[in-house]
Amino acid sequence: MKKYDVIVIGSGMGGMTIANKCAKKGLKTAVTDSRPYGGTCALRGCDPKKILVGAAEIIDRANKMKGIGIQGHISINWQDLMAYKNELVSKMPKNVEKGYEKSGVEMYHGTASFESENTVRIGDDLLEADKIVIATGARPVVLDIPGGNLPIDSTDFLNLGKLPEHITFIGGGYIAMEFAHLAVRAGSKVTIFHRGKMPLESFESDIVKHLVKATEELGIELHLEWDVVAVEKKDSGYTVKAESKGGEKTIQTNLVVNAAGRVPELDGMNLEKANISYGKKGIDVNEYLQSLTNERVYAAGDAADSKGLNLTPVAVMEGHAVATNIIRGNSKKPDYTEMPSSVFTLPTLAAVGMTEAQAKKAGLEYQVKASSASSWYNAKRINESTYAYKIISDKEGYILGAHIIGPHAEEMINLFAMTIKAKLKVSDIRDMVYSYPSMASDIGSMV
Ligand SMILES: Cc1cc2nc3c(=O)[nH]c(=O)nc-3n(C[C@H](O)[C@H](O)[C@H](O)COP(=O)(O)OP(=O)(O)OC[C@H]3O[C@@H](n4cnc5c(N)ncnc54)[C@H](O)[C@@H]3O)c2cc1C
Ligand SMILES: NC(=O)c1ccc[n+]([C@@H]2O[C@H](COP(=O)([O-])OP(=O)(O)OC[C@H]3O[C@@H](n4cnc5c(N)ncnc54)[C@H](O)[C@@H]3O)[C@@H](O)[C@H]2O)c1
Repeated sequence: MKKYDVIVIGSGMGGMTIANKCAKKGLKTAVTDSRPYGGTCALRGCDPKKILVGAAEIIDRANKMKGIGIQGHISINWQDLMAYKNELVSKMPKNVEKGYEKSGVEMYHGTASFESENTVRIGDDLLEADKIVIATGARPVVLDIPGGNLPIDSTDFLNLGKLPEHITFIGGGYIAMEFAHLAVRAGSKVTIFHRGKMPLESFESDIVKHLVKATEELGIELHLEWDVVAVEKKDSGYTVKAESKGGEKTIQTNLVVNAAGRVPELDGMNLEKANISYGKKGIDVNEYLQSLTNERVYAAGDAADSKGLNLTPVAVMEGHAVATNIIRGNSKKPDYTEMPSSVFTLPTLAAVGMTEAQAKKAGLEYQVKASSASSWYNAKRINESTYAYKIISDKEGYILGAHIIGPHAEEMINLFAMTIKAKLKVSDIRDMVYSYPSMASDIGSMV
């Protein structure tokens, strides 16, 4: 039996932060991962996706300027783009290992499961620790429908050697919307079936409306309030059957993608043996991210049922909090006040803070400033027809929520997040001098 101060299960952004921080403080720390080190974001999520989206941006910009200064045809060479993406992504696991080596973290490769409240098995190794961290992230939900095993998942999509002619996405959340916008720019035809009234239901619906319009204008078939109920293999492709209140629909497609949500990856961990309670949203934790039922155990990132969104910067923030609580005792509560989130469609949709519905539900007195900004110079100069905002502030002038769709919304939203964090008022950011011409220079007019 090997003894450690800390064992971290999962080497994504959450786990990595904890393992390195604890080891640097002199704690004897071990880390394990069942897959190569790096986690979802770096190997099969945000980072590889954004490389592909980067290419789609060029197509989008060129298409919008066609006939007004840009001529000729450009297209994505999927194989070359994938090769470039693979080259960048493949460096990650080694870089993570180097980081662990430097910090003095002992590395294991394998699936961890609990043997008791303070012991963990990784293959033939049995490890004991004072503190054990579950940072195992999330995996795609299992589709409980006939043929539910036939669709590929987001990881497979990001490794496709060839983009098929027609792709169907099940679900209308982040993954379906982002990948659909990318696939269309790369030359595929796309259908989305989403069971909700609107895609991206956690976002401000007034802003999502603009994305729905832009999505449909791209030729993406967006079927809302349609539930996929079966998938069948047919010749070289698939048949997808969907149902709505009005009836049923069957389509033929070359590829089906499961974009129906992600759930905490806790399978086979024997959490019961370690007296660790959990639910559908992950490990039950207190405000210090400590297990409610086993005080030796902490959880962070997508695997923890915390107040945090399942996003990379939140996993990192929770990782820092867990590391501090292990090193100094429970003293650090993650601050979830501002969690900016961007959907990397083209145009990008981004949000921070409350939607109007949330402000209303919380009984707050608030005011709203919302408009399309497609006639503003920043949209006109690049011939972008989708640009809109909705800013919600309280009666004292503090921003409760900001919602933007348009060019570089993913950058703009960070300024609003900073405004909330720094407790600046609307009047402060309205009166600021911004560099010009820049997207941020529109902020004064938005608030
Ligand atoms: C396609 C896609 C795109 C995304 N894009 C964005 C984005 O643009 N921006 C953003 O903020 N977020 C994005 N996300 C979400 C983001 O990737 C996650 O929120 C983040 O990676 C969570 O980090 P984590 O450390 O909690 O878990 P992960 O990074 O998932 O790491 C968990 C690790 O634990 C390992 N593991 C699991 N079980 C075991 C076990 N029993 N034993 C050992 N190891 C185990 C896994 O192999 C994995 O490497 C995206 C997600 C996906 C799927
Ligand atoms: N840009 C980003 O930050 C980013 C990008 C990708 C993923 N992510 C993370 O990954 C998570 C998972 O993303 P996702 O897009 O898979 O899930 P999601 O939860 O965002 O959306 C999935 C949607 O699919 C619908 N659905 C489920 N089953 C269906 C069916 N049979 N037919 C029709 N619709 C169905 C659900 O109602 C749900 O609204 C996100 O919640 C987020 O945490 C983040």
